[in-house]
Order: sequence, then structure tokens, then C-alpha cells
Amino acid sequence: MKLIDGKALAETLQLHLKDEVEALVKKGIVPGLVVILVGENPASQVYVRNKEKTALKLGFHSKVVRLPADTSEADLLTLIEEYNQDEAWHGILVQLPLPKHISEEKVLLAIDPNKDVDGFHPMNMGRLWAGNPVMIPSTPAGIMEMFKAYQVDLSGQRAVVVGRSNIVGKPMAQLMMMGNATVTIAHSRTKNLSALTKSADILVVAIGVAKFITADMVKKGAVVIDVGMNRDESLKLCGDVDFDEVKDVARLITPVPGGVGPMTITMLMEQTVRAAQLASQK
Ligand SMILES: Nc1nc(=O)c2c([nH]1)NC[C@@H]1CN(c3ccc(C(=O)N[C@@H](CCC(=O)O)C(=O)O)cc3)C=[N+]21
Repeated sequence: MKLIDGKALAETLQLHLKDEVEALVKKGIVPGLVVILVGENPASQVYVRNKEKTALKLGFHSKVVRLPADTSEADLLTLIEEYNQDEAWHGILVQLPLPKHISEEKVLLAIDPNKDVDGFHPMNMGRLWAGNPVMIPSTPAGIMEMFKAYQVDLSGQRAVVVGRSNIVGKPMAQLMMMGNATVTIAHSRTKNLSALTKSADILVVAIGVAKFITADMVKKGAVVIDVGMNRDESLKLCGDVDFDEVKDVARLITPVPGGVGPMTITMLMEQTVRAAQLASQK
């Protein structure tokens, strides 16, 4: 078994990004990323802080707008429109999940697709499914970077994605299909799931159940990517894959923490740099 070191890869990619930021700054453009957080979800607080730290480290113009949990949908939409109009901000990210009284669909539709560095706007989702992506959701984008760095050739491979969310499962499946893999999307209602996962040369797991994938569900020599972020019995951070047993079956495997998470943040920064580059070419 070999570890896919997401943390180290993220640091390497960030060195390159820093150079790109410097080149932009010389032209008078500072990439700007605004993150909007509604409410006090503790996990969101951690992620948002990490995003801000990374943005500042790379020399971005960065801001986190923290709004109370009872912020109205109308007020949030107005704020998004203000950032859409403000040229200083190239990327706008509204942290999910949102409080229940706010429509996620309306909020994602309100973000200017050119500033939608998450790639969650229906326009960007559609472009991805049509095979002409502009903004790509950062978690699947980060996983594709891992495949590249570790020379995982997807062509002709059987890939299984466990999880069908708009932010991970679906875009992940499409990106691997674009890499010529044969892709199956499985989910909580899939019958005979372990037979399916065991047939996978490449297994990507994003279902949000701690240590759900056990060694008997994995093919010998498979590449296993763990998108999960859970707490185990002792409140330790753990993934959707039972790492301690699956590591002896897999050829390549990502740890949690230090795997997909740091790559997600890095790709978000990369897309913000690209949004700034695109805006400067207009
Ligand atoms: N609009 C939006 N965009 C997102 O990209 C988005 C979101 N909403 N909502 C929540 C999820 C989750 N997410 C993570 C990012 C980094 C880590 C990360 O850095 N994890 C570290 C550990 C962090 C810790 O210590 O808790 C690691 O895996 O090593 C995790 C999770 C982005 N998300």
C-alpha cells in the first residue's frame, strides 16, 4: 500500500499558485475571494478558517462575511448581488449547508457563474455535464489532481463512486468519465453494494458514514479515495473508509485528515486565480 499524501501535494501545488498570484499582482490584479458563512455550524467554522488562512498565505485579497443564523434569504441574496457587481472580488463562495429557511437553489443561482469558484451554479454544473467545464467543484477537481500526480490512469478502468451529491458524487463521476473510465454511481439504496465496490479498480467514497467501507468491500490493488469527514467513537476525525484495514488491500489510499481535504481547499484557490485571470482578459 502507498499513501496518497494530499497535504504534501496541496503544498506543492500552492507553491505554483503563489507564482501565478505574483504574476497577476504585477499586472495590478489581486485575486479576491469572499466566503459567506451563515450561522454557527462548528465544522463550517473550521473549514472557513482554513480557506481564509490559505487565501492569505497565497497573497489573495480575502474576506469572510459571518452572518447570524437568522439572516433572511432576501438579505443574503442582496449581499451576493453586491459582490457580483464588485470587481475586487473574483470568487464568491457561500458555505454550505445553509440554515433551513434559506433556499440553497436560489442562493446558488444568484451567484455570478463567472465568480462561482465552487462550480455549484446550475450553469457550471451543466457545462461540466456537457463536457465543457469552466468552474469545477473543488473536491472532485482535487481528486483528479491526485490521480495525475500519482499516475493513476483512468482509461478503461472500472470506477465506482459511492454517493450521489451535486457537490461530490455527480461531478466526480463525470470527471472520471471524461478520463475514459467506466463509471457507476452507487448510493444508500444500492442493492448488493459490496459486490459492486469490490469490482472497482478505482473507488471514491463520499457518503458521510464513518468507516463504512471495510476491507472485504475492496478489490485487491484498488485505488481508494476517501472524501468522508466524520468523528469516530473517540471524537477523532475519520473518513468513510476503515483506513486501518483497507490500507492492506488497496494499492493507493488517501488518509483522513491529510488527504482530500487539503486538496479541496487548494483547488478552490486555483479556481479563484483562474477567475481573476479570466476577468482580467475581458
Ligand atoms: N460552498 C461550499 N464549498 C465547499 O467546498 C464546502 C462547503 N461549502 N461546505 C462543506 C464542505 C467540506 N469542505 C472541506 C474543506 C476542507 C477540509 C479540510 O481541510 N480537511 C482537513 C482537516 C480539517 C479539520 O481539522 O477538521 C483534512 O482533511 O486534512 C474539509 C472539508 C468544503 N466544503
